[in-house]
Amino acid sequence: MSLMTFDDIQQSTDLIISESQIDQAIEELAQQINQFYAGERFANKSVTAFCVMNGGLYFTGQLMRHLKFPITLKYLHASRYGDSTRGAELNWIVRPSQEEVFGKDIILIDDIFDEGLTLEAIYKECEALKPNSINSVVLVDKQHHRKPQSGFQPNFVGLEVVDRYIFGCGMDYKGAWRNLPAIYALKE
Ligand SMILES: O=P(O)(O)OC[C@H]1O[C@H](OP(=O)(O)OP(=O)(O)O)[C@H](O)[C@@H]1O
Ligand code: HPA
Repeated sequence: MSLMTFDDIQQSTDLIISESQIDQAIEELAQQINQFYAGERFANKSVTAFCVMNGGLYFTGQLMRHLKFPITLKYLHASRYGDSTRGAELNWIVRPSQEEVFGKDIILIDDIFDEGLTLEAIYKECEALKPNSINSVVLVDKQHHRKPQSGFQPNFVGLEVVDRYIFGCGMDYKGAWRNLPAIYALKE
């Protein structure tokens, strides 16, 4: 299918997670994260949140509205899908710097944990730069058995999703429609 119109989306795709379900999941997730960072060890410190571009942009914005501790916002960019629906080798576009990570409390924010290779690689890259602490959070975790063999998992997950190519809420279909406030999949 070529690029879809908004009408195509209403008619030819399946709604997987509605806008209200997403809003509720983000609020619940924020409560868990707020609780974690309310601990004494984070008192009087700012947490460095890395938005994983591009997919993490929408979720980072939505999540941050509900976080009740000081955040220093940064971004990094690693990509392995491009405009495709299949993942390939990870391509680093913007790496985190030592100055941004060393000794800092880091939270990585991304849209989807699919095969997990992207977030695992980003986590390792940050870990090597010796942060004080590091957590990762994703809006959705796709349910299948193609996850990293290492057992790596995100620390906080908003929602589980079916094993289909999905888009909306930061996730693209052929590079577009990251702006949709709900999550959709092509009809099978
Ligand atoms: O768990 P994985 O199978 O590794 O896939 C998840 C990653 O794939 C997407 O990024 P993408 O490579 O599409 O880059 P983009 O966000 O710049 O489009 C998404 O935003 C995650 O970062
Ligand atoms: O299902 C997906 N949709 C959009 N982007 C993605 N990146 C990994 N998996 C997906």
